[in-house]
Amino acid sequence: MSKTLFDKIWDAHVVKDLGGGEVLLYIDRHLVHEVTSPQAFEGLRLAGRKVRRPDRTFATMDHNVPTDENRMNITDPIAKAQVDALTDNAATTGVTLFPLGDDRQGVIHIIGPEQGIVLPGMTVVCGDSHTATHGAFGSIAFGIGTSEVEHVLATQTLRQKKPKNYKVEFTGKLQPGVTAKDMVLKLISMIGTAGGTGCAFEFCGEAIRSLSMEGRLTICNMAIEAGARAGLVAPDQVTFDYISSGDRAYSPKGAEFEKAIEDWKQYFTDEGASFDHEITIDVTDLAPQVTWGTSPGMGTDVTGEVPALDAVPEYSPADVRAALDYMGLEPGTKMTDITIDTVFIGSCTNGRIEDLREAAEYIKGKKVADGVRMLVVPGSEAVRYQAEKERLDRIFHEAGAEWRYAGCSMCLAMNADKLRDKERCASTSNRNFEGRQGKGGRTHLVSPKMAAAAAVAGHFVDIREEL
Ligand SMILES: CC(C)[C@H](C(=O)O)[C@@H](O)C(=O)O
Ligand code: SF4
Repeated sequence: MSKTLFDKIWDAHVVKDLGGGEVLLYIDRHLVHEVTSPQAFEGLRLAGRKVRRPDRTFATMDHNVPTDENRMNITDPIAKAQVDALTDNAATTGVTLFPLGDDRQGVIHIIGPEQGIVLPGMTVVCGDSHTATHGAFGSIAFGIGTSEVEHVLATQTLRQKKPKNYKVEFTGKLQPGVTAKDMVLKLISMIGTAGGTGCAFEFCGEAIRSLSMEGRLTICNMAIEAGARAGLVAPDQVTFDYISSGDRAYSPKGAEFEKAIEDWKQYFTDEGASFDHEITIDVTDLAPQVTWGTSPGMGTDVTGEVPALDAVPEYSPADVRAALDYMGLEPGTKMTDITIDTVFIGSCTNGRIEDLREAAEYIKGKKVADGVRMLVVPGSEAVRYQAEKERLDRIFHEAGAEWRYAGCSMCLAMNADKLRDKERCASTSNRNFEGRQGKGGRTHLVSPKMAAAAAVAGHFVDIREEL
């Protein structure tokens, strides 16, 4: 019988049918961070249980770590307690930890791929909604809650209902300056933030095949913002080349790698396999996207304008009004007339080396506009080292931007990098909810290239006209 990519991986991991549509699923990789793990480890300790597979569990601190020079000295008491708890829990359970100060520390969704921890055909979970990122390897990766984290720590399995299969095909060829970020923002504005509810996306088509691993990771990262459980891309030569390149400590090497590739080649959707839902998006004329509201689905072309209250099919006029009030915007304002005072380049969506290269390439020899603060935060320490080797830090410094150490940083207001009330930010992250980057802060989601161009101009510009 013809099967989808998702079904092949799912079926290979079912330990037991529990009835009622639920199965017990084997988990290959468990990624852990400081925010959602303390209670899970505590629960395990109280129950007198051990971590079942410490060798398949990898942890780091990313959300609430400082990213400035003084990052080793955490002063916030909650942050410190969570970071200390993870340090202790890893030490007592034998889980591999990439601690603050380690060359391999970084945002958990950046370091999983980077270290070769996540590979095609695997099931991957983490107590974090953006776990979908790892699906870019052709793996089933999804976020779980803290009680589920405890369950996986104890058993290396999870009770799950099987999501439906949703095919998202991107056809055509992107124009220069238009990126994976624009593709996924477009998808979300088309189907809404609940469009993928109960589903796993399979991203396919010519425009996906042409993307680097970094681009695929960006798209899968935001599958969750369209409501999906997971997002997958079938592995191909781009995937295999990524895995065999660089210094990926945990990936198979030599003959083992060759053998693994033969296995990974089975992970594709069979001819004739059926999907529950399908959408096709032609990217040929896709314009760079900018969000104008307080949900990732509230976005439009940079060439467009802030919509009329009744012109957004996925949202009611009242919702649009509320979003615009929060954002301090009026319908009819051209997107390119929106001025910004902050730029954030980083996060698990766009904090990889390719993202920083793209932003640096644009900003080289230019200056950040007067009154604009630009923060560039590598997604991991490995990304930081690589960027510094390529002297990208110099380019950002010379342009007037701040260069930081790795962490979630301004993606969410859980550490010192925050927007102040009414500050307006061009951000490469994935969420623009009220208060997401700081109380009263206003977030516009864009690609790294668009963020760099906005930093220089002081307002949004169509990057295509700058190239
Ligand atoms: C703090 C964490 C649980 C949260 C998530 O689940 O995604 C965070 O990473 C986010 O991006 O909002
Ligand atoms: S970078 Fe942002 S989206 Fe990613 S894990 Fe951190 S807080 Fe969540």
